[in-house]
Amino acid sequence: MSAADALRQLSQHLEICQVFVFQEVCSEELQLEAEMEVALREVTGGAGQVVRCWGYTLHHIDDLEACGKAPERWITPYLSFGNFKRDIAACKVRPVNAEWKLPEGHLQLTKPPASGVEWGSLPSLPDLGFDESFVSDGERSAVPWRGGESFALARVQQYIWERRGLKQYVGTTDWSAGGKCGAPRDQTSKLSPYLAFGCVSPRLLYWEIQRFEKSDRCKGARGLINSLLWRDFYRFIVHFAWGDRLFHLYGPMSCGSVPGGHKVPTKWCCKHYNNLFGGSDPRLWTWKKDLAKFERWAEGRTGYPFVDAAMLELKETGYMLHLNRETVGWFFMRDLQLDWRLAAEWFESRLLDHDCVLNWGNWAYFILTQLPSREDDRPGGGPRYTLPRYSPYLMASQVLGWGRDHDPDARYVKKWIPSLQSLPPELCREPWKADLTDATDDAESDWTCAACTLQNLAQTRRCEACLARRPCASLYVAPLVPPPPEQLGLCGSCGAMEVNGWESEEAIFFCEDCWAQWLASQVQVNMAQVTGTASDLDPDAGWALVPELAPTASAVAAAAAPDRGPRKGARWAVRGNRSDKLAGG
Ligand SMILES: Cc1cc2nc3c(=O)[nH]c(=O)nc-3n(C[C@H](O)[C@H](O)[C@H](O)COP(=O)(O)OP(=O)(O)OC[C@H]3O[C@@H](n4cnc5c(N)ncnc54)[C@H](O)[C@@H]3O)c2cc1C
Repeated sequence: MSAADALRQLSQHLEICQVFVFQEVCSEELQLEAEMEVALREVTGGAGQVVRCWGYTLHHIDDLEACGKAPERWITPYLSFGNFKRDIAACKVRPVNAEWKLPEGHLQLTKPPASGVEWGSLPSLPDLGFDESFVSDGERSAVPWRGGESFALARVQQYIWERRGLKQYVGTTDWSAGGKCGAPRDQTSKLSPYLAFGCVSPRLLYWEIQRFEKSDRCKGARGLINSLLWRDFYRFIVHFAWGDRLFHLYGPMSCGSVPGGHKVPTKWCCKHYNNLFGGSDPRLWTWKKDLAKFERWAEGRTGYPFVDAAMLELKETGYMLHLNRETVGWFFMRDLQLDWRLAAEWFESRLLDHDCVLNWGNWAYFILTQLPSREDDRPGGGPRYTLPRYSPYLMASQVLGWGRDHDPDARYVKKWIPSLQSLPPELCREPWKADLTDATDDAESDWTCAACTLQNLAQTRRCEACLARRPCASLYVAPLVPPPPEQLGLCGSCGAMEVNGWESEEAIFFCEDCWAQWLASQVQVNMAQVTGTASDLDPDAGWALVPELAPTASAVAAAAAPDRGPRKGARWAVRGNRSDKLAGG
């Protein structure tokens, strides 16, 4: 039943004069509000009033001018979180309950009539299509979630005061720092569903944190307030600047200032992406809608256990840690190269803490903006994270790295994928390395190399005598995208041993120097695939316009003069035509 219809029914029992709502900012919610307003006018003969109150945020919208400028002037589509945080520091957080002093002339709320009203009943979980175990499974779920204000306040009390959880809090901005957080450790507040549903106010949380800080100053307290500021950032920027552009394929920042957005983002906007985030132009990316790949991602069957564990947790419990949301998001966009909005929709349908602006905002600001860049396309010259130069293996290597950092003993992975229980952590993260001979599924039993008949440990991937790889019989789901190549190996060109490098498409391993030379030798071949210049880029053709193994300008330069090495720290500038650049011209 829609809110408007519910209001119509209620009006048969109650005399309705005013309806109070939290002011919404996204179009679907605004539409619901408008429908309810029409219904209210209908049942009250035009006298009824919808009173929109500002809620959900730490700072009140009316206080934003305290920083000296009208919010419309400083909350623009290109505002970064850092600048938002700096400017909003001038605005005070109101005390809790401030709005409860109703202004003069407002109607006082009366109690609902005790009898004669059919209040209906709340649907049960099975009515809504969920299993009862969806939230009651305390053992698998991050928290045994229980809805309502009392449980929300109890959680605040328990987290801040009883567990003193702020002492080890690690927030959004710090997640990707190596080794700071353990996926199975309970280092965050787990208050998001309560905040999303308004069971607890961010202001109450803020003042509780302040109270805690008086007795025990700690970095975690600042960290949690910082996380609450992210909520403000998204709600205010959607309200004042992004609007429906939040749902645009190229993101809210790349559609120019036209309401609804340009179909093709302006050159300036794309450049802005580069400047602000160091990512590449979203027009150049392939935004596929491959549903088979999407399903494997959503069902937790990508073959990358760290990704799969997180997706299974989301599916079964409706919750996922922030780091994991980032990991699976980047994997989705960069490795699977799918339209990020499919994933955001999936999150929307599963997350217990779903909040339209936070979910779509994080996808647009955190995930979309991290498109990998070609080495020379970003400030400072190097990739944002330590990707091998223009690697075709985009996130996969980082997914493995994060698994190592945040789940070193693979406890989290094993919890969600029990079939990997018996493997040591490294193989648990990369089960394709544990291919078993003779198609046996038994990870415990030893195997024998056919060439030298030596008995080897079941978990080793190469024969311990001759280093021959074991034949493949997958222990786990085959990886959906190729696993990153090994980092250490024997260079197939110069013969150097145990060196860093990458594997070519023909599976030849090259050390760094030879890789650059090999890439240079590929230029002529690959350039044949480029069909167009920067001026006639077709966004639909997307990433395919950039040849897959295109070397960066510096790789070509390094190949020409190997002793010069790559230009680290060079100032970024876009000069000339992109296809010239690809050719190293
Ligand atoms: C792709 C993606 C989608 C997301 N979708 C949602 C969503 O629908 N609803 C939601 O509440 N959070 C969302 N987040 C933000 C964040 O992951 C969750 O808020 C957090 O994991 C909730 O756990 P917690 O309560 O223990 O967080 P804590 O770390 O304890 O943070 C406290 C509160 O601060 C807020 N917060 C923390 N990080 C962020 C952030 N990056 N952006 C906005 N608010 C933040 C949340 O309300 C959170 O409850 C998303 C993040 C990503 C990367």
